[in-house]
Amino acid sequence: MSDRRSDGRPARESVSVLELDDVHVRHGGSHILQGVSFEVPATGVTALLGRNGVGKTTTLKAIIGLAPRTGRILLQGKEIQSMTTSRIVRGGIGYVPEDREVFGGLTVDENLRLVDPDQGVDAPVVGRLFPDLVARRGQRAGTLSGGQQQMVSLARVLLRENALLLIDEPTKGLAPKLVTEVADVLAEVARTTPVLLVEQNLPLVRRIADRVVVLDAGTVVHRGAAADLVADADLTRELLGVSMRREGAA
Ligand SMILES: Nc1ncnc2c1ncn2[C@@H]1O[C@H](COP(=O)(O)OP(=O)(O)OP(=O)(O)O)[C@@H](O)[C@H]1O
Repeated sequence: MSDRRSDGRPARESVSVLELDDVHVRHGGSHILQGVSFEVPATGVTALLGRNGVGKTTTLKAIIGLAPRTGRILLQGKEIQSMTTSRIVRGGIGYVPEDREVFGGLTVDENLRLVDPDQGVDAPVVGRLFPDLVARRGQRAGTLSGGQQQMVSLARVLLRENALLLIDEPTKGLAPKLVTEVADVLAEVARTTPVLLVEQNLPLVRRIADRVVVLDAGTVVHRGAAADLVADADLTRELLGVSMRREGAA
């Protein structure tokens, strides 16, 4: 494992909002997370990277209580590994799952009012970050594009005060223009709320992530500055099996 920063200092640059200590997840006979330990600093974007199937989504699910886990998970210094998902959410973690989970039969506004009955689409944060959703307030969410559904899913978690956001592959399957729009929103959100982001798009990681944690086969194999990893073609190929030159723009 390596902690690379261009200035040679360790990658822990601020107080952590989240800490995982020797977290294991087993599903049936499969040992999926095999002692995952890392910290998420209280500012900016931490990208959780790795090849397909290494346990990135499972790590987010373990944090939010949707996968059976052992080990210690601390949110702002408080142990949460035994809490239910609803308590963890109330405790300040917002989760945007990979499949977005919008209610297709409900309008945009109705989807948001499930979280904030008083304001829904009229909440200031929605007007500021998602003007397109305000314009589409009466449209059924099931008829929105993938990018617009991603915005609904993001807007929904932002209606609460969050100490930390977990966001799973928000740009998966989106056209390049929408990838850029989602990246812009994430960059804006991360100015006020730390984000743990699972993302395969390396140009996007380079643009908005401050640091990376790389998983392989259920363990952490690299931690460090995002810029250092993305600038190192050999390391990205070794850890992620991709070359930056083949990736699309964010
Ligand atoms: N509920 C489950 N039961 C059994 N195996 C599971 C379950 N959930 C995930 N797995 C397995 O755990 C491994 C890790 O899955 P996970 O979705 O966390 O990987 P990932 O790194 O997010 O992959 P991807 O990039 O493809 O989304 C995979 O082999 C997957 O098949």
